[in-house]
Amino acid sequence: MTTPNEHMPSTPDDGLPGAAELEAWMQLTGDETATKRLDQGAALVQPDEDNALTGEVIDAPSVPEADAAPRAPRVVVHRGDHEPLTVLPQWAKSPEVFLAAVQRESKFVASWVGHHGLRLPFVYLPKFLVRAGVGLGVCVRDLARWVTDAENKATRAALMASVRGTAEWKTLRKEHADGVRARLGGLAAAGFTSGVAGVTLHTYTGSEGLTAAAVAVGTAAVTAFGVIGTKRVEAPIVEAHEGEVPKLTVDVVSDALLTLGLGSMGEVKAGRAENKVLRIFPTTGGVEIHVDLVPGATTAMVIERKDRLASALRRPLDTVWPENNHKANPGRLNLYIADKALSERRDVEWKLRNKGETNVFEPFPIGEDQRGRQVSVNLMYNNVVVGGLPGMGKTYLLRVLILGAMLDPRTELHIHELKGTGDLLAFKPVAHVCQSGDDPSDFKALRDDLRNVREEVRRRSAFIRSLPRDQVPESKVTDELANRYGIKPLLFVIDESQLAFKDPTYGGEIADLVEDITRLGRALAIQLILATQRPNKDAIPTAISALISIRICLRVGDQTTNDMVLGTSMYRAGHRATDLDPEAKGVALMAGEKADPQLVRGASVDGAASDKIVERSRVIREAKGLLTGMAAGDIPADLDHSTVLDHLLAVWPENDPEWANGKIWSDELAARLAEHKPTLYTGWDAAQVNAAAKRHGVTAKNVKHGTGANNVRKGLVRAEVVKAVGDVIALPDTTTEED
Ligand SMILES: Nc1ncnc2c1ncn2[C@@H]1O[C@H](COP(=O)(O)OP(=O)(O)OP(=O)(O)O)[C@@H](O)[C@H]1O
Repeated sequence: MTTPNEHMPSTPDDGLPGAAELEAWMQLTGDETATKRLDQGAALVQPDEDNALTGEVIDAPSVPEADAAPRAPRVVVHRGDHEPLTVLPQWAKSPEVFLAAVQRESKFVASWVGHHGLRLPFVYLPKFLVRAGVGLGVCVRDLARWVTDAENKATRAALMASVRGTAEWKTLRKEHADGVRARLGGLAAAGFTSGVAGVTLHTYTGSEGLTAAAVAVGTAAVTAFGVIGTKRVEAPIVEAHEGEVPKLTVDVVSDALLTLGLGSMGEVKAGRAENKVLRIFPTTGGVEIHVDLVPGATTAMVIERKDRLASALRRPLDTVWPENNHKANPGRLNLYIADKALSERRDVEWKLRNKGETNVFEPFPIGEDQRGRQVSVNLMYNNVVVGGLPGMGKTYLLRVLILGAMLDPRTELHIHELKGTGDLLAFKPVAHVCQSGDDPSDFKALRDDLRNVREEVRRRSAFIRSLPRDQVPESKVTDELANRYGIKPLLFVIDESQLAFKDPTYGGEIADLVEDITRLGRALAIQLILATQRPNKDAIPTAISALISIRICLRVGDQTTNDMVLGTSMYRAGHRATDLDPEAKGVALMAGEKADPQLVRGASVDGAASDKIVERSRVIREAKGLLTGMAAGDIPADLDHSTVLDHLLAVWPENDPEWANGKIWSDELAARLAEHKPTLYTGWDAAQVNAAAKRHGVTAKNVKHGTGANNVRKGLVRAEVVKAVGDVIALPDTTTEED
């Protein structure tokens, strides 16, 4: 026969605490509720009479979760095989973190001392003295009430009324008068004693001693009256500073997490479950907090309620960053509180701005996250969508993505910017195709280019199929295969893709081609980036959207758009590009690179900087013979009919007043061309102009201009250029389609 309560005190192997252990635990922690819980537990496992009689072994009824007694902590097992304990704190290992923490604290202390030091004599002290006056008044009033026994006035009056005209009335009256006299006597005695003490002090220490004592007593009295007065006035003397935030202590963090209503509130209120703050420590640009959330709560729940957490911590939304710790458990919260909001920080410098190449088969940096950690992206085998409201930094982000891919000299760039502002024309010197515009001819050019790339997809997949299986085990173009067989990684960019897909003439075919390329090109080193201001169904058709793996969302206006770019239910899960600060340009959420969406502050590369990087890449590509398409001067007839001759005529009026006879030195022409089309001609000299003209049958001549020693130089004759242009136009159109 088994009676569970008999075994309660000593069940060493059941994994639950015995009564003795619980008792000891209770004493250790002072947790009185443990006894109650022990009793409740015992009551719950009282033997059932009937069962006891039949001698059946019965399971103890399960204790309701809310009433379960806490387990006494026995042995804490460390998952040493997974994550070793840190020996030194981060600030001790990183001078950067240490200095930042010291700087942060000293800056705060200095500003605090300055702020309050200035206000102490001019604001706080006068306020305190006024309150001391209030305190004095309160004390005098209370003293008078004490002396006259005002507290009991009503009772006394009632009593005396009831005995009016009797001897008792006289006795009561006398008692009251005696009491008042005695209290007045006490006061007089206290005054007298003070006087005697003053005289004594004066006798022994002279007037200086008396003055010092009077000052000390006066100060103490003013302080005491001030404190009393302050208690009567609700407004604090030191007004809270608007920028002040509560210091991140264990209590502040626990209280803030409590407001999120995680886990069972019953358990939390009863003190049986808590958000356990494990560590609070300074880190780069802020403070890091590790928390084990209440049992059953997950970090995802905190991310979802990020706005409430920021409110509870009294901090701007974009300084509060809850994250998962995948190495620990879903309830381990890594909370980063940044010192500065994203919009207040310096621009992010691009690591590859001044030097370096990339390998497009590996990740390359595009910016930083909220903690200043580098954020990289791996374009290979991925397609990308970039979406966001106008003016939030889409072009900048797109530019960095293209620049990163471009710095692998093998990458063939096909860039179609359909807004027509020429934002991406800077890539022309290195791009196979680079065009800007929203005319029907631009959409046709896009369609034609997509057709070519679709053809390339077919060619590559046939080639891959023809290779022995052991060379392409994953049926993919790898870095090694690309090098061995000269297969170029290809990046196809469509900026303002919504315009292409909704074009009545070409939109349908463009969508089909993009879908094919997105689906099949990925493994064949053909990547696609779509960028749009309004990422709805028109901007990116659903069939294409489903094939996109990297999703970058700058600030957007609503939940639907947020989920269109980042993926279904991202908004509900707390990944909200709607909450990004409109002042923080180039800040986006990026899904697809890591398990959770991450924040990225795109590197700031403006037009001028990007021109220099493009130039760097062009030099490398030229040296390696990797310039193709437009960059090599092979401008497809269907994309751009103009040649260097057209450009020459554009900068060379028929009757140039400074240059008679229709002849100009080539170095003058080089300067004019660079001004007219900087992306194509910046840095050109006379020899390059002559060589380019020669390809079209125009040979440089000796041209005399002005007087002096060096007045004869190589130059061109306008009439020859005009004739050659006529010849070029007469060439047959290579376009096969009539659209
Ligand atoms: N990563 C960044 N760092 C610093 N400033 C940036 C960044 N990205 C954008 N900006 C600033 O924001 C401005 C607008 O950026 P951008 O031109 O990329 O916006 P956009 O989204 O492309 O706008 P639109 O769609 O109207 O062309 C830039 O001129 C620049 O001043």
